[in-house]
Amino acid sequence: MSGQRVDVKVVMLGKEYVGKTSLVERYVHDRFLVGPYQNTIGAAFVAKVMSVGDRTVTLGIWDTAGSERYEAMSRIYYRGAKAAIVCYDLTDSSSFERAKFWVKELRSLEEGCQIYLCGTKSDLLEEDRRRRRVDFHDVQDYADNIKAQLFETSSKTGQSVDELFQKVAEDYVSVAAFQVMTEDKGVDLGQKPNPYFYSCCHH
Ligand SMILES: Nc1nc2c(ncn2[C@@H]2O[C@H](COP(=O)(O)OP(=O)(O)OP(=O)(O)O)[C@@H](O)[C@H]2O)c(=O)[nH]1
Repeated sequence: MSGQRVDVKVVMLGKEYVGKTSLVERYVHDRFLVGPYQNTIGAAFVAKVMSVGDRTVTLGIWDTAGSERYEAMSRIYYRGAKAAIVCYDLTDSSSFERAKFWVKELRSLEEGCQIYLCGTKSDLLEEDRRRRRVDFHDVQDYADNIKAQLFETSSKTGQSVDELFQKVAEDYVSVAAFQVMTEDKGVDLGQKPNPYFYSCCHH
């Protein structure tokens, strides 16, 4: 990894035990680790090279520790992030409250960071619908309000995990293309399709 250029800094945020590390494991190594839960200490970094059309994009993913003990540290890791995957566990309503806490912080302190809401462990709902504690439509309304995108994933089955990270990379590529366009042709930023495009120009 040394010397590798990272195009997009991505930070994983969310309450402990929601499954941030498992999402990264599924995406980067296509595996789901079973065995005793091991909480992340501090943060972990991994890079993944991927394709968007004919472009190669390197995602640099920071997997933060969800425990409130490490809250101050997580703040260090989201600085300058272009994308934040804010996770909550679909079977735990308190984890969604914690997700909202991170969204609030990002919106006030990291304007240029695009937010992706991720409801995790969807396989548990396949087994028993009654386990759902966070309503899809409520979160969709919330996501629309904060101009975030919403995914429901399972790291166990792999459901929607690739799609989530692919979308992060695709959005980066379209923002970069928009930046080139505005720099080359002097496009009026007042016509920007999305405020994220504007704020990203400052990174
Ligand atoms: N059934 C199911 N279990 C999951 C899924 N994702 C994670 N888990 C389980 O949930 C527990 C916590 O997962 P982690 O990925 O370690 O959670 P984390 O958010 O990284 O936790 P911290 O490091 O403490 O912040 C583990 O026991 C995982 O096996 C999933 O998609 N489905």
